[in-house]
Amino acid sequence: MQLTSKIYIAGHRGMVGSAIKRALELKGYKNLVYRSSGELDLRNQQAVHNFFAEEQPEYVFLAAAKVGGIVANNTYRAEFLYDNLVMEANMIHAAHKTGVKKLMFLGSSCIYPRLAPQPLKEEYLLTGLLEPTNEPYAIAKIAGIKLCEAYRDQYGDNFISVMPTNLYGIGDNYHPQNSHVLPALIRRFHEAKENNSPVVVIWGSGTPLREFLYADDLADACLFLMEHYNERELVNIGTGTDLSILELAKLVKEVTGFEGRIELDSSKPDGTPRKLMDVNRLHSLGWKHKTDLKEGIQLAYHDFLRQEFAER
Ligand SMILES: NC(=O)C1=CN([C@@H]2O[C@H](COP(=O)(O)OP(=O)(O)OC[C@H]3O[C@@H](n4cnc5c(N)ncnc54)[C@H](OP(=O)(O)O)[C@@H]3O)[C@@H](O)[C@H]2O)C=CC1
Ligand SMILES: C[C@H]1O[C@H](OP(=O)(O)OP(=O)(O)OC[C@H]2O[C@@H](n3cnc4c(=O)[nH]c(N)nc43)[C@H](O)[C@@H]2O)[C@@H](O)[C@@H](O)C1=O
Repeated sequence: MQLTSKIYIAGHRGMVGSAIKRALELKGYKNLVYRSSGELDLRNQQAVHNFFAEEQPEYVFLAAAKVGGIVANNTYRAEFLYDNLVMEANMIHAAHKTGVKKLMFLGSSCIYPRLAPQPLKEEYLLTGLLEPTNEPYAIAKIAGIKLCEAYRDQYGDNFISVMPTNLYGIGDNYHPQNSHVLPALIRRFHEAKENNSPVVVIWGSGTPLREFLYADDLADACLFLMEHYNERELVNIGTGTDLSILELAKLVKEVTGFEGRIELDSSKPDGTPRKLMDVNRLHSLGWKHKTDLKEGIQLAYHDFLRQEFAER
Protein backbone atom coordinates (compact mmCIF):
# COMPACT_ATOMS: atom_id res chain seq x y z
CA MET A 1 0.00 0.00 0.00
CA GLN A 2 1.23 3.51 -0.87
CA LEU A 3 0.42 6.45 1.39
CA THR A 4 -1.82 7.72 -1.42
CA SER A 5 -3.54 4.37 -2.08
CA LYS A 6 -7.33 4.50 -1.72
CA ILE A 7 -8.17 2.28 1.27
CA TYR A 8 -11.73 1.35 2.25
CA ILE A 9 -12.32 0.41 5.89
CA ALA A 10 -15.68 -1.37 6.14
CA GLY A 11 -16.92 -1.14 9.74
CA HIS A 12 -14.79 1.91 10.57
CA ARG A 13 -16.98 2.85 13.55
CA GLY A 14 -16.61 -0.57 15.21
CA MET A 15 -13.93 -1.58 17.69
CA VAL A 16 -11.72 -3.26 15.05
CA GLY A 17 -12.51 -0.89 12.17
CA SER A 18 -11.81 2.21 14.26
CA ALA A 19 -8.51 0.66 15.44
CA ILE A 20 -7.50 -0.04 11.83
CA LYS A 21 -8.46 3.55 10.87
CA ARG A 22 -6.34 4.90 13.80
CA ALA A 23 -3.38 2.74 12.77
CA LEU A 24 -3.58 3.81 9.10
CA GLU A 25 -3.84 7.51 10.02
CA LEU A 26 -0.89 7.19 12.42
CA LYS A 27 1.22 5.72 9.60
CA GLY A 28 0.29 8.64 7.32
CA TYR A 29 -2.23 7.02 4.97
CA LYS A 30 -4.31 9.91 3.69
CA ASN A 31 -6.71 8.43 1.14
CA LEU A 32 -9.15 6.56 3.41
CA VAL A 33 -12.79 5.96 2.53
CA TYR A 34 -15.53 4.68 4.84
CA ARG A 35 -19.31 4.72 5.36
CA SER A 36 -21.54 4.10 8.40
CA SER A 37 -24.22 1.40 8.14
CA GLY A 38 -26.76 4.23 7.91
CA GLU A 39 -24.97 5.63 4.85
CA LEU A 40 -24.28 2.23 3.25
CA ASP A 41 -26.07 -0.94 4.38
CA LEU A 42 -23.71 -3.69 3.23
CA ARG A 43 -26.67 -6.09 2.99
CA ASN A 44 -27.89 -4.07 -0.02
CA GLN A 45 -26.11 -5.58 -3.02
CA GLN A 46 -26.88 -2.76 -5.47
CA ALA A 47 -25.79 -0.09 -2.99
CA VAL A 48 -22.52 -1.94 -2.36
CA HIS A 49 -21.79 -2.27 -6.10
CA ASN A 50 -22.62 1.41 -6.68
CA PHE A 51 -20.25 2.39 -3.85
CA PHE A 52 -17.36 0.29 -5.21
CA ALA A 53 -17.96 1.55 -8.79
CA GLU A 54 -18.01 5.18 -7.58
CA GLU A 55 -15.13 5.04 -5.06
CA GLN A 56 -12.90 2.41 -6.79
CA PRO A 57 -10.98 1.48 -3.61
CA GLU A 58 -7.61 -0.27 -4.14
CA TYR A 59 -7.40 -1.95 -0.73
CA VAL A 60 -10.26 -3.14 1.49
CA PHE A 61 -10.33 -4.10 5.18
CA LEU A 62 -13.57 -6.04 5.68
CA ALA A 63 -14.15 -5.34 9.39
CA ALA A 64 -17.92 -4.84 9.15
CA ALA A 65 -20.06 -7.65 10.56
CA LYS A 66 -22.87 -8.49 12.93
CA VAL A 67 -20.86 -9.25 16.07
CA GLY A 68 -21.69 -10.21 19.65
CA GLY A 69 -21.03 -12.46 22.59
CA ILE A 70 -22.23 -15.96 23.33
CA VAL A 71 -25.82 -15.03 24.33
CA ALA A 72 -26.26 -12.64 21.37
CA ASN A 73 -24.96 -15.31 18.97
CA ASN A 74 -27.30 -17.89 20.44
CA THR A 75 -30.32 -15.55 20.49
CA TYR A 76 -30.12 -13.87 17.08
CA ARG A 77 -29.05 -17.02 15.20
CA ALA A 78 -30.75 -16.10 11.91
CA GLU A 79 -29.37 -12.52 11.89
CA PHE A 80 -25.83 -13.68 12.67
CA LEU A 81 -25.97 -16.06 9.70
CA TYR A 82 -27.90 -13.95 7.20
CA ASP A 83 -26.37 -10.51 7.82
CA ASN A 84 -22.78 -11.77 7.81
CA LEU A 85 -23.31 -14.04 4.79
CA VAL A 86 -24.91 -11.26 2.72
CA MET A 87 -22.45 -8.53 3.74
CA GLU A 88 -19.35 -10.59 2.92
CA ALA A 89 -20.80 -11.91 -0.35
CA ASN A 90 -21.70 -8.40 -1.52
CA MET A 91 -18.31 -6.98 -0.52
CA ILE A 92 -16.15 -9.77 -1.94
CA HIS A 93 -18.03 -9.87 -5.26
CA ALA A 94 -18.00 -6.08 -5.66
CA ALA A 95 -14.25 -6.05 -4.86
CA HIS A 96 -13.72 -8.60 -7.61
CA LYS A 97 -15.93 -6.74 -10.13
CA THR A 98 -14.12 -3.43 -9.60
CA GLY A 99 -10.59 -4.89 -9.56
CA VAL A 100 -9.66 -4.22 -5.92
CA LYS A 101 -5.90 -4.94 -5.57
CA LYS A 102 -6.23 -6.65 -2.17
CA LEU A 103 -8.99 -7.40 0.33
CA MET A 104 -8.62 -8.64 3.90
CA PHE A 105 -11.51 -10.67 5.31
CA LEU A 106 -11.78 -10.89 9.10
CA GLY A 107 -13.01 -14.26 10.36
CA SER A 108 -12.85 -15.44 13.95
CA SER A 109 -11.45 -18.17 16.19
CA CYS A 110 -14.93 -19.69 16.46
CA ILE A 111 -14.61 -21.16 12.93
CA TYR A 112 -12.64 -24.09 14.42
CA PRO A 113 -14.28 -27.29 15.71
CA ARG A 114 -15.50 -27.13 19.31
CA LEU A 115 -13.20 -29.96 20.44
CA ALA A 116 -10.26 -29.54 18.06
CA PRO A 117 -6.78 -30.20 19.49
CA GLN A 118 -5.28 -27.11 21.19
CA PRO A 119 -3.66 -24.86 20.25
CA LEU A 120 -5.77 -24.44 17.11
CA LYS A 121 -3.79 -24.75 13.87
CA GLU A 122 -5.19 -23.16 10.68
CA GLU A 123 -5.44 -26.59 9.05
CA TYR A 124 -8.00 -27.76 11.68
CA LEU A 125 -10.75 -25.85 9.82
CA LEU A 126 -13.70 -28.14 8.88
CA THR A 127 -12.30 -31.17 10.71
CA GLY A 128 -15.14 -31.41 13.25
CA LEU A 129 -18.45 -30.11 14.63
CA LEU A 130 -18.73 -26.45 15.58
CA GLU A 131 -19.71 -24.91 18.94
CA PRO A 132 -23.56 -24.83 18.83
CA THR A 133 -23.95 -21.41 20.50
CA ASN A 134 -22.19 -19.59 17.65
CA GLU A 135 -22.55 -22.07 14.76
CA PRO A 136 -24.56 -19.65 12.54
CA TYR A 137 -21.90 -16.95 12.89
CA ALA A 138 -19.11 -19.50 12.39
CA ILE A 139 -20.76 -20.87 9.23
CA ALA A 140 -20.99 -17.34 7.83
CA LYS A 141 -17.32 -16.75 8.61
CA ILE A 142 -16.30 -20.07 7.02
CA ALA A 143 -18.30 -19.08 3.91
CA GLY A 144 -16.34 -15.80 3.81
CA ILE A 145 -13.07 -17.72 3.95
CA LYS A 146 -14.24 -20.01 1.15
CA LEU A 147 -15.38 -17.05 -0.98
CA CYS A 148 -11.90 -15.50 -0.72
CA GLU A 149 -10.27 -18.83 -1.62
CA ALA A 150 -12.65 -19.42 -4.57
CA TYR A 151 -12.19 -15.91 -6.02
CA ARG A 152 -8.42 -16.41 -5.77
CA ASP A 153 -8.66 -19.84 -7.44
CA GLN A 154 -10.97 -18.80 -10.29
CA TYR A 155 -10.02 -15.16 -10.90
CA GLY A 156 -6.63 -14.72 -9.22
CA ASP A 157 -7.97 -12.11 -6.77
CA ASN A 158 -5.59 -11.30 -3.90
CA PHE A 159 -8.15 -11.78 -1.11
CA ILE A 160 -6.65 -12.91 2.23
CA SER A 161 -8.38 -14.22 5.38
CA VAL A 162 -7.24 -13.60 8.94
CA MET A 163 -8.64 -15.28 12.07
CA PRO A 164 -8.52 -13.06 15.17
CA THR A 165 -8.94 -14.51 18.66
CA ASN A 166 -11.29 -12.82 21.20
CA LEU A 167 -10.69 -9.07 21.06
CA TYR A 168 -11.21 -6.16 23.45
CA GLY A 169 -10.23 -2.51 23.67
CA ILE A 170 -11.16 1.02 22.69
CA GLY A 171 -14.70 1.39 21.32
CA ASP A 172 -15.81 -2.07 22.46
CA ASN A 173 -19.48 -3.01 22.83
CA TYR A 174 -20.48 -2.86 26.53
CA HIS A 175 -24.11 -3.99 26.12
CA PRO A 176 -25.03 -5.98 29.29
CA GLN A 177 -26.52 -8.94 27.38
CA ASN A 178 -25.09 -8.80 23.86
CA SER A 179 -21.43 -7.98 24.52
CA HIS A 180 -18.41 -10.29 24.71
CA VAL A 181 -17.17 -11.46 28.09
CA LEU A 182 -14.37 -8.97 28.78
CA PRO A 183 -16.35 -5.76 28.15
CA ALA A 184 -19.32 -7.29 29.99
CA LEU A 185 -17.19 -7.92 33.07
CA ILE A 186 -15.58 -4.46 32.96
CA ARG A 187 -19.04 -2.87 33.01
CA ARG A 188 -20.44 -5.25 35.65
CA PHE A 189 -17.53 -4.93 38.10
CA HIS A 190 -17.46 -1.15 37.65
CA GLU A 191 -21.21 -0.78 38.28
CA ALA A 192 -20.99 -3.10 41.31
CA LYS A 193 -18.20 -0.96 42.78
CA GLU A 194 -20.13 2.25 42.12
CA ASN A 195 -23.30 0.78 43.69
CA ASN A 196 -21.47 -0.84 46.65
CA SER A 197 -22.91 -4.23 45.60
CA PRO A 198 -21.49 -7.16 47.62
CA VAL A 199 -21.52 -9.62 44.70
CA VAL A 200 -20.74 -9.77 40.99
CA VAL A 201 -22.30 -12.68 39.10
CA ILE A 202 -20.45 -14.07 36.11
CA TRP A 203 -21.99 -16.44 33.57
CA GLY A 204 -21.30 -20.17 33.29
CA SER A 205 -18.89 -22.30 35.31
CA GLY A 206 -15.90 -19.95 35.02
CA THR A 207 -13.80 -22.88 33.78
CA PRO A 208 -13.73 -22.25 30.00
CA LEU A 209 -10.41 -20.87 28.75
CA ARG A 210 -10.18 -17.83 26.49
CA GLU A 211 -7.41 -15.88 24.76
CA PHE A 212 -7.63 -12.09 24.49
CA LEU A 213 -5.87 -9.72 22.10
CA TYR A 214 -5.99 -5.92 22.45
CA ALA A 215 -7.77 -4.41 19.40
CA ASP A 216 -4.98 -1.94 18.56
CA ASP A 217 -2.54 -4.87 18.44
CA LEU A 218 -4.93 -6.63 16.05
CA ALA A 219 -5.06 -3.53 13.88
CA ASP A 220 -1.25 -3.49 13.77
CA ALA A 221 -1.27 -7.16 12.72
CA CYS A 222 -3.87 -6.39 10.01
CA LEU A 223 -1.71 -3.63 8.51
CA PHE A 224 1.36 -5.88 8.73
CA LEU A 225 -0.42 -8.73 6.89
CA MET A 226 -1.98 -6.37 4.32
CA GLU A 227 1.58 -5.24 3.54
CA HIS A 228 3.37 -8.61 3.64
CA TYR A 229 0.98 -11.58 3.26
CA ASN A 230 -0.45 -12.68 -0.11
CA GLU A 231 -1.20 -16.39 0.30
CA ARG A 232 -4.36 -18.49 0.13
CA GLU A 233 -3.99 -19.99 3.61
CA LEU A 234 -5.62 -18.57 6.77
CA VAL A 235 -3.54 -16.75 9.35
CA ASN A 236 -4.48 -16.94 13.05
CA ILE A 237 -3.97 -13.70 14.99
CA GLY A 238 -3.64 -14.06 18.76
CA THR A 239 -1.32 -13.96 21.74
CA GLY A 240 -0.80 -17.73 22.13
CA THR A 241 -1.79 -17.59 25.83
CA ASP A 242 -5.14 -18.08 27.56
CA LEU A 243 -6.74 -18.03 31.01
CA SER A 244 -9.99 -19.21 32.58
CA ILE A 245 -13.06 -17.00 32.72
CA LEU A 246 -12.77 -17.02 36.54
CA GLU A 247 -9.11 -15.90 36.38
CA LEU A 248 -10.20 -13.17 33.92
CA ALA A 249 -12.93 -12.06 36.33
CA LYS A 250 -10.37 -11.79 39.16
CA LEU A 251 -8.17 -9.64 36.90
CA VAL A 252 -11.08 -7.33 36.05
CA LYS A 253 -12.01 -7.19 39.75
CA GLU A 254 -8.45 -6.04 40.53
CA VAL A 255 -8.34 -3.43 37.73
CA THR A 256 -11.76 -1.94 38.57
CA GLY A 257 -11.11 -1.99 42.34
CA PHE A 258 -14.26 -3.98 43.20
CA GLU A 259 -13.90 -5.53 46.66
CA GLY A 260 -16.89 -7.87 46.90
CA ARG A 261 -17.44 -11.54 46.00
CA ILE A 262 -17.70 -13.31 42.64
CA GLU A 263 -20.55 -15.78 42.10
CA LEU A 264 -21.28 -18.07 39.14
CA ASP A 265 -24.58 -18.32 37.20
CA SER A 266 -24.55 -21.89 35.89
CA SER A 267 -27.82 -21.25 33.97
CA LYS A 268 -25.79 -19.35 31.37
CA PRO A 269 -23.82 -21.22 28.64
CA ASP A 270 -20.08 -21.93 28.84
CA GLY A 271 -19.62 -22.26 25.08
CA THR A 272 -16.42 -23.75 23.70
CA PRO A 273 -14.25 -25.17 26.51
CA ARG A 274 -11.08 -23.71 24.96
CA LYS A 275 -10.00 -21.99 21.71
CA LEU A 276 -6.32 -21.12 22.01
CA MET A 277 -4.85 -20.06 18.67
CA ASP A 278 -1.63 -21.53 17.31
CA VAL A 279 0.19 -18.34 16.23
CA ASN A 280 3.35 -19.95 14.81
CA ARG A 281 2.48 -18.93 11.23
CA LEU A 282 1.95 -15.31 12.33
CA HIS A 283 5.16 -15.29 14.39
CA SER A 284 7.16 -16.84 11.52
CA LEU A 285 5.89 -14.03 9.28
CA GLY A 286 7.46 -11.59 11.77
CA TRP A 287 4.62 -10.24 13.92
CA LYS A 288 3.99 -10.56 17.66
CA HIS A 289 1.51 -8.77 19.95
CA LYS A 290 2.76 -6.04 22.33
CA THR A 291 -0.02 -5.33 24.89
CA ASP A 292 -0.24 -7.75 27.81
CA LEU A 293 -3.67 -8.57 29.22
CA LYS A 294 -3.56 -6.60 32.48
CA GLU A 295 -2.28 -3.47 30.73
CA GLY A 296 -4.92 -3.91 28.02
CA ILE A 297 -7.73 -4.26 30.57
CA GLN A 298 -6.55 -1.04 32.24
CA LEU A 299 -6.63 0.76 28.86
CA ALA A 300 -10.07 -0.67 28.05
CA TYR A 301 -11.40 0.30 31.49
CA HIS A 302 -10.21 3.90 31.02
CA ASP A 303 -11.95 3.95 27.64
CA PHE A 304 -15.14 2.60 29.23
CA LEU A 305 -15.02 5.35 31.87
CA ARG A 306 -14.43 7.98 29.19
CA GLN A 307 -17.42 6.67 27.17
CA GLU A 308 -19.62 6.50 30.30
CA PHE A 309 -18.69 10.04 31.33
CA ALA A 310 -19.29 11.31 27.79
CA GLU A 311 -22.79 9.80 27.79
CA ARG A 312 -23.88 11.64 30.99
N1 LIG B 1 -14.88 -8.47 18.89
C1 LIG B 1 -14.29 -9.65 18.87
O1 LIG B 1 -14.01 -10.25 19.92
C2 LIG B 1 -13.94 -10.31 17.56
C3 LIG B 1 -14.30 -9.73 16.34
N2 LIG B 1 -13.94 -10.36 15.17
C4 LIG B 1 -14.31 -9.80 13.86
O2 LIG B 1 -13.79 -8.48 13.72
C5 LIG B 1 -14.68 -7.71 12.90
C6 LIG B 1 -15.10 -6.45 13.65
O3 LIG B 1 -15.62 -6.81 14.89
P1 LIG B 1 -15.91 -5.64 15.99
O4 LIG B 1 -15.16 -4.42 15.61
O5 LIG B 1 -15.70 -6.25 17.33
O6 LIG B 1 -17.47 -5.37 15.78
P2 LIG B 1 -18.32 -4.06 16.09
O7 LIG B 1 -19.68 -4.55 16.39
O8 LIG B 1 -17.60 -3.19 17.06
O9 LIG B 1 -18.33 -3.30 14.67
C7 LIG B 1 -19.03 -3.88 13.61
C8 LIG B 1 -19.14 -2.86 12.52
O10 LIG B 1 -19.85 -3.45 11.44
C9 LIG B 1 -20.72 -2.47 10.92
N3 LIG B 1 -21.94 -3.11 10.39
C10 LIG B 1 -22.72 -4.03 10.99
N4 LIG B 1 -23.76 -4.32 10.20
C11 LIG B 1 -23.65 -3.54 9.08
C12 LIG B 1 -24.41 -3.37 7.90
N5 LIG B 1 -25.54 -4.06 7.69
N6 LIG B 1 -23.97 -2.48 6.97
C13 LIG B 1 -22.83 -1.78 7.17
N7 LIG B 1 -22.05 -1.90 8.26
C14 LIG B 1 -22.47 -2.77 9.21
C15 LIG B 1 -21.09 -1.53 12.04
O11 LIG B 1 -21.29 -0.23 11.46
P3 LIG B 1 -22.04 0.99 12.21
O12 LIG B 1 -21.30 1.24 13.48
O13 LIG B 1 -21.92 2.13 11.23
O14 LIG B 1 -23.47 0.54 12.41
C16 LIG B 1 -19.87 -1.61 12.96
O15 LIG B 1 -19.04 -0.52 12.75
C17 LIG B 1 -15.86 -8.61 12.57
O16 LIG B 1 -15.64 -9.22 11.31
C18 LIG B 1 -15.80 -9.66 13.67
O17 LIG B 1 -16.38 -10.88 13.23
C19 LIG B 1 -13.23 -11.54 15.17
C20 LIG B 1 -12.87 -12.13 16.36
C21 LIG B 1 -13.19 -11.56 17.63
C1 LIG C 1 -15.12 -13.66 19.93
C2 LIG C 1 -15.53 -15.00 19.33
O1 LIG C 1 -15.96 -15.89 20.31
C3 LIG C 1 -17.28 -15.71 20.77
O2 LIG C 1 -17.51 -16.82 21.60
P1 LIG C 1 -17.10 -16.73 23.11
O3 LIG C 1 -15.66 -16.47 23.27
O4 LIG C 1 -17.65 -17.95 23.81
O5 LIG C 1 -17.98 -15.47 23.54
P2 LIG C 1 -17.90 -14.51 24.79
O6 LIG C 1 -16.89 -13.45 24.60
O7 LIG C 1 -19.32 -14.08 25.03
O8 LIG C 1 -17.36 -15.42 26.02
C4 LIG C 1 -18.23 -16.34 26.57
C5 LIG C 1 -17.58 -17.04 27.77
O9 LIG C 1 -17.48 -16.10 28.85
C6 LIG C 1 -18.38 -16.50 29.90
N1 LIG C 1 -19.00 -15.29 30.51
C7 LIG C 1 -19.01 -15.05 31.85
N2 LIG C 1 -19.67 -13.91 32.12
C8 LIG C 1 -20.05 -13.41 30.89
C9 LIG C 1 -20.76 -12.23 30.52
O10 LIG C 1 -21.22 -11.41 31.37
N3 LIG C 1 -20.94 -12.02 29.18
C10 LIG C 1 -20.47 -12.90 28.24
N4 LIG C 1 -20.67 -12.61 26.93
N5 LIG C 1 -19.82 -14.06 28.55
C11 LIG C 1 -19.62 -14.29 29.88
C12 LIG C 1 -19.42 -17.36 29.17
O11 LIG C 1 -20.08 -18.21 30.12
C13 LIG C 1 -18.54 -18.13 28.21
O12 LIG C 1 -17.83 -19.13 28.86
C14 LIG C 1 -18.34 -15.76 19.69
O13 LIG C 1 -19.55 -15.36 20.28
C15 LIG C 1 -17.94 -14.86 18.56
O14 LIG C 1 -18.33 -13.48 18.84
C16 LIG C 1 -16.51 -14.79 18.27
O15 LIG C 1 -16.14 -14.41 17.18
